[in-house]
Amino acid sequence: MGMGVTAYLFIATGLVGLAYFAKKWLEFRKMPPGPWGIPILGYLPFMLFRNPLKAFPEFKKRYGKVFSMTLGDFRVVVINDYKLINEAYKQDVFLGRPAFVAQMTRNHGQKRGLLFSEGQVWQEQRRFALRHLRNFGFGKHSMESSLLYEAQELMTFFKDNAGKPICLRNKFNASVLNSLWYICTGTRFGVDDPNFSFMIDSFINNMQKLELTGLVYFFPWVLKNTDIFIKGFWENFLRSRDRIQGLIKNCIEEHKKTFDDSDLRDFIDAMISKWKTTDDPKSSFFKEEGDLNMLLVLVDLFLAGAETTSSTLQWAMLYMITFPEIQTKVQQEIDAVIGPTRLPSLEDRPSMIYTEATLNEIHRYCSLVPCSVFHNTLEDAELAGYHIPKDTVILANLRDAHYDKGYWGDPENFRPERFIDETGTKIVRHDAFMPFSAGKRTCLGDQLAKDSLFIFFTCLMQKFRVAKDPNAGVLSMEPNAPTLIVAPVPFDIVVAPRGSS
Ligand code: HEM
Repeated sequence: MGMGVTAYLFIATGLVGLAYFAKKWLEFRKMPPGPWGIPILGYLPFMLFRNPLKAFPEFKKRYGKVFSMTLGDFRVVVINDYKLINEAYKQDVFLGRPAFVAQMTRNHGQKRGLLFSEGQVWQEQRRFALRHLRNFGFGKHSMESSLLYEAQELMTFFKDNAGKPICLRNKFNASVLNSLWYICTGTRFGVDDPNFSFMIDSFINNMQKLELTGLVYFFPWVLKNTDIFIKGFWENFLRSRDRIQGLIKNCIEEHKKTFDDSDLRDFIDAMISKWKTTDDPKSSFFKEEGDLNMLLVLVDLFLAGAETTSSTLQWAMLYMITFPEIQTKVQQEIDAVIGPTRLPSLEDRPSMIYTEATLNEIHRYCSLVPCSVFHNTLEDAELAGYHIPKDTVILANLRDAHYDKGYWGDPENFRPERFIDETGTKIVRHDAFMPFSAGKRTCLGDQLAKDSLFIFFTCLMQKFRVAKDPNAGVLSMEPNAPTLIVAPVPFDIVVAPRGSS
């Protein structure tokens, strides 16, 4: 009798185990195909020696529009089709963010703020940021004067350096970071402020070290043991995090001291007001939780806003010096609509179809965030008939969408006309055009980015003709490195004042 029960239990356990493995096997078989790797590291060692921006198109040919691979500790699915990216990112289940060690350490171990938060925290903070940033000019015309101020500073620099080779990298960064800093804190940095240079440097350096399929994300063991490879890398990372967050914390504390609910001066005041009036302990604005979110929301805005806009401006200059006939057409439109002396205004935008189309083509051609910011599945999901388990990292290959030959016909050509309708008076909307990603988690700053780019680009093109440094070699049109945000290989330009300037 006793033996019977044991045997029965044994068989039942065996059957449950078998059913579990059968289910897992079926799920695995239904997962998107992809290259196999080795135990523990998966396909990661093979990706270390390959440029993912070149490898992904090959995998697409071999495995189809959706493929998967294991990279270190993570299961990764790459979506290479604009329709499927749209379909996935419409669904809540695809809206998570992976728990990468670098991001979690930066976030003090919690998925908080805007960029790396999830669920209720993300919804509340995103909704609040969108609504209140608008009150301080974000994406609105009242922001214009601040953008124009920064653009004028830049113009003065160009005028003073006309005829000499200029490296643009830090120049654009400073202007863009300062306009963001102004919306959030109500003040600007002086150009010589060492804290300002430190912030610019850290934001560039942080972004440009984030290799798309690099060890930093997928095999974080190396992060904390970097002394083997790069002495002090991890300590530097922590020090830089603490200094940037310290600067922003000081700014919040100063605001708290002088806070007056009847006079909200900037975005920080709006956040403090919400924090002070929140008495629901479950809210992401409540007490310590609210304090941490306040800090991380600001860090995220600077991180997401500064490097993106300034790198796009660098690409814009690279394309203008490489395709001078397009630069001429933009300048002809500026001369016709704005003239040589009046400052450009956002009101001019609807009348400047060619310039607008050129800016769109710049976004498409550079595909600045080639695989978007990584998402993560919050539950098991289905896409294109495949099973995608919970906690899978999702890469949306936006660059693939922008270079889809079937959609664009001649994606390799820089041709702003593809964004202009046959009457020459309207901008054409393209489903495969997604520089700010797609779905519910698209870029929160797209409007500010478009406004900033329009103002900086038209101010520059109105006053200066830009050309290649005659002493430089052939300029590369390829990204400097396959990182989360792709910047051009550093290059110099030479500017010459136009007409009456
Ligand atoms: C050319 C400029 C820019 C480009 C190409 C760009 C692109 C993107 C992309 C592709 C994403 C990822 C969306 C996703 O997860 O699917 C993103 C997220 C984000 N961007 Fe931008 N961005 C730009 C400028 C800005 C600016 C100026 C700001 C504001 C300061 C900003 C704030 C954000 C934030 C906060 C997120 C995270 C949104 C979330 O997770 O809900 N971006 N951006």
